[in-house]
Amino acid sequence: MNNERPYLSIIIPAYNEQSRIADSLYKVKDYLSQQSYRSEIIVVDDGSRDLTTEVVKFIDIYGKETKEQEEGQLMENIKNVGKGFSIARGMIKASGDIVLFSDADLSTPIEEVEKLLPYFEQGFDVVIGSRKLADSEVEKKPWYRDAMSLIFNMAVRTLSVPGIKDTQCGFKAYRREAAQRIALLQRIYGFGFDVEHLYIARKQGFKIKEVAVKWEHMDGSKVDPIKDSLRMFTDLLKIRWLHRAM
Ligand SMILES: Nc1nc2c(ncn2[C@@H]2O[C@H](COP(=O)(O)OP(=O)(O)O[C@H]3O[C@H](CO)[C@@H](O)[C@H](O)[C@@H]3O)[C@@H](O)[C@H]2O)c(=O)[nH]1
Repeated sequence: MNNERPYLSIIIPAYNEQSRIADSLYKVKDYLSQQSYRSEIIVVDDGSRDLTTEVVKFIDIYGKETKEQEEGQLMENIKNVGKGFSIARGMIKASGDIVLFSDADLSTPIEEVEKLLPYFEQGFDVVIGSRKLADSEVEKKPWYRDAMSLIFNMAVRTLSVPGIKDTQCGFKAYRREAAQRIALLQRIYGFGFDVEHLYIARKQGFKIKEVAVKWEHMDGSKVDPIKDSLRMFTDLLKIRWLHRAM
């Protein structure tokens, strides 16, 4: 581990998260303060129309009231572009050896990162949380989200990344070099970016591991079941075309 830079960077994409992000940031900060490694938190606000950025600034992820080994920053998109764009921005900025992104509502509790990290020592480059493995612990998912994800996953397996059971879990970790190469090649800015990341990772020869994690459905989803689902399906079709030369 290099002491000059963080071991773990955590990217949290946020869009209109004023009611959920404070709790989540306190939990993440509390968890990180108990670890022996250096870490950083990068919140990428995506043109929120509520008080998300004010809440993040108030919590002071920059570190006045945090321990020395923690650092943090807030990046702001001037308008709402999409989760994929925000994750890519955060990844390019991240300086940790391992770069994790996590949903702002902590549907997967931050402690679950301990299930992912050991795989980097085994030579994996991209280690993704999964809600679809035998040991995954998934609570409270509405039936229509289950149905949507069943159809989407069938399409993903056929068109993009066969063999991966859950491309959409918002809890994924990357070796920094892999994260940055993938982010620079990424073209999908919306929710379809997860599939594109895995597609690029395979094409670039990165080793991917899918790991069972806990996941709880939280109220207040920003995913529009019609508009975003349609966009995710068209993104699936675009991915192969966009990267045909790779
Ligand atoms: N930057 C950005 N982030 C966004 C946007 N919309 C939502 N987000 C962020 O994306 C995360 C997930 O959004 P939720 O509102 O919690 O949605 P969910 O229903 O739990 O999302 C599930 O499906 C998504 C689509 O497949 C997944 O991306 C997500 O990880 C999770 O599995 C949160 O951190 C939220 O702030 C946006 O337009 N821009």
